Amino acid sequence: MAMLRLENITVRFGARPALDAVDLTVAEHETVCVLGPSGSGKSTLLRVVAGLQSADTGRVWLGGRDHTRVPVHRRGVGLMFQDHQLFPQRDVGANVAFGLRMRGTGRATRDARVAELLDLVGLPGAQRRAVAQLSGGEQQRVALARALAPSPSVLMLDEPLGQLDRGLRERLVVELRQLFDRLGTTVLAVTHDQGEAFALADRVVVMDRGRIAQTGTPLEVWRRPASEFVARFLGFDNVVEATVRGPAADTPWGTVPVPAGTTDGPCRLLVRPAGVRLVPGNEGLDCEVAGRTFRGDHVALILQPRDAPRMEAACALRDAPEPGARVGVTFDPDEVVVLPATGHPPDPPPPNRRPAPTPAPARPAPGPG
Ligand SMILES: Nc1ncnc2c1ncn2[C@@H]1O[C@H](COP(=O)(O)OP(=O)(O)OP(=O)(O)O)[C@@H](O)[C@H]1O
Repeated sequence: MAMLRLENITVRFGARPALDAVDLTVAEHETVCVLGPSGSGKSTLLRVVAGLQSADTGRVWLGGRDHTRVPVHRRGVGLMFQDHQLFPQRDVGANVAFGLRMRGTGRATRDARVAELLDLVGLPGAQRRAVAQLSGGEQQRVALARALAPSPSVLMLDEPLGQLDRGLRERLVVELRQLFDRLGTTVLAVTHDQGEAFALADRVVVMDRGRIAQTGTPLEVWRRPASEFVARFLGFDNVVEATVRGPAADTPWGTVPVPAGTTDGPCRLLVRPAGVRLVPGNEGLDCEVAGRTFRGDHVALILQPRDAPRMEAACALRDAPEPGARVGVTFDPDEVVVLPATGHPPDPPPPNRRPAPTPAPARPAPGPG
């Protein structure tokens, strides 16, 4: 059953819509993460669902009922924002009880629910603690308990872990996922961090200038980005112009094998860094190692062919050649994705024959889970 359905939602602040005819369905018990660059409309989407922003056109359905004109406090949705927005002068218990008090829930029921929620988020017995004395991670848990306390039909999270440091975020995201699975909560979350979205979501929605560019499971979006925009947003920059002819494509990097069944004709071609294979220098495409970045479990190499755009290769630590070395490159068709030819930004300018001394800044490319 669809717990939340957005139908043809458009929101305009000026000439350009912040949301442009958006359709989105979130099933009961599903966790959907909305991803996208700054200004793509993520927060506006959440605000429309919460009733904090009215839409110029379209309808919002919650639990099968039209909520388009229902005011914020009657929508039954829970909200948790990046900065937690806890009341600093109240203790933890009073913060968690806030939504229940607003609803007029009796004291005994309230106290029991607060205790239950604090247990759930891993802060048992913290009712009397002062909010100001909690760590960032603890405050995040209190904010979560507060949002969950009134049993919202949909829990909405806006950059829920945005201000926490990386290690804590990675831990909390796993805890959140387990908690939502256990509670069967329906969740709509917004984040700009792919790693977070991929770890949390059953389904991700990638937004581009007020429109949905792609929706799918984290693995689907990761394996098959639908457009160059999505590919680049995920951190894949090995994209070139190509023309497919049978089992391979002509590209500035020479002939690149494509997956079986690819239609002939012009396209854009993505080769994931894992599909750029190093071979001895006298084989394949001749490249110079222009830079390398240590990425924990592998090394990202920036490779500069003679007259073609640079590319990134993922290489095992022990096999990583030194900057300045000459290597040959071949391509693995399993890591090649054919993207539509239209709607892409222009190619970067042709490279100098001599590679630049430092690599292009590398963006993180998280795995799907
Ligand atoms: N109240 C407002 N008045 C005018 N323009 C707005 C308002 N709220 C949002 N916008 C514009 O709408 C567009 C989408 O904004 P929104 O905050 O939804 O994006 P976002 O994807 O959440 O961005 P970020 O990741 O930076 O928070 C932006 O161009 C923004 O400037």
